[in-house]
Amino acid sequence: MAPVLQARGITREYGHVTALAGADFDIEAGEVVALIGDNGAGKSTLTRILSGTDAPTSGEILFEGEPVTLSSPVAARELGIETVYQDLALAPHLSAVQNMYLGREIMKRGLLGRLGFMDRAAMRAGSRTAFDSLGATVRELDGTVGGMSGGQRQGIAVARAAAWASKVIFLDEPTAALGVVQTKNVLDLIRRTAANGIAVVFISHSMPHVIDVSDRVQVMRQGRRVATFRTADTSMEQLVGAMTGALDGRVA
Ligand SMILES: Nc1ncnc2c1ncn2[C@@H]1O[C@H](COP(=O)(O)OP(=O)(O)OP(=O)(O)O)[C@@H](O)[C@H]1O
Repeated sequence: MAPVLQARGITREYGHVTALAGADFDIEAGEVVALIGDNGAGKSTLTRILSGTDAPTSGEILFEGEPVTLSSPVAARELGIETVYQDLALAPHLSAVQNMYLGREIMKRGLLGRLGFMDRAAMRAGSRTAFDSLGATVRELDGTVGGMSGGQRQGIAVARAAAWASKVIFLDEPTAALGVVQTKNVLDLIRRTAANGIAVVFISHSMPHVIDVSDRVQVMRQGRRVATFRTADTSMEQLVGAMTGALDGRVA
């Protein structure tokens, strides 16, 4: 079976800075792949490119085995690829429900089949279902997101992406700002999302979380993938060794 998403030889130059120097990546449906690497290794740049926010200088992207051009975030979303960035990109002046459905509002049919009003009840119900599946840290659906805690905002952003992603979801440091209970909820949601056949890319500096939740780990260093490990066969020392260059990589 072809990987649901694959990158081959991706380069990205910003002026004189080489952010990616021939990076490869692959993930299969229903798999959790952790993407790790030291600061500046190229994880965020690769994520932006694979979610249509940035364009590669060269290289190839394959979706379900076919070459694609991800010319915009909308183009990626239409393929079923959703991304949660570290800054979350929520609208702080809107509520949890409004953020959940931003740009995808459910409309009621109006007269003569025209689109009528927004279906607030349907959007509330859909949001409640999505948040409950995360472990219900969002108690107040109508308060503005700007007034919520970092953990609650993270929950909304992850639940939104998980609700809309049909193929691949990128989570950039989703547990970085969270307490113990909320971290557990996010890791559980990642497992549930993968069990539904969706590929989850988990970017993290937390080796315990990586080992806890991933099936495979792909290690980046200086803009390239330098090693791939099956998590079950790997120790934390091996991961850190591959990240820092102290160990040779081995491809699982
Ligand atoms: N827009 C940009 N303009 C110039 N340089 C950039 C840009 N984006 C990334 N870079 C550079 O590319 C390299 C890779 O950065 P990137 O943010 O992808 O790494 P990362 O692995 O996500 O790091 P971190 O773990 O610190 O988030 C770094 O040297 C960074 O400074």
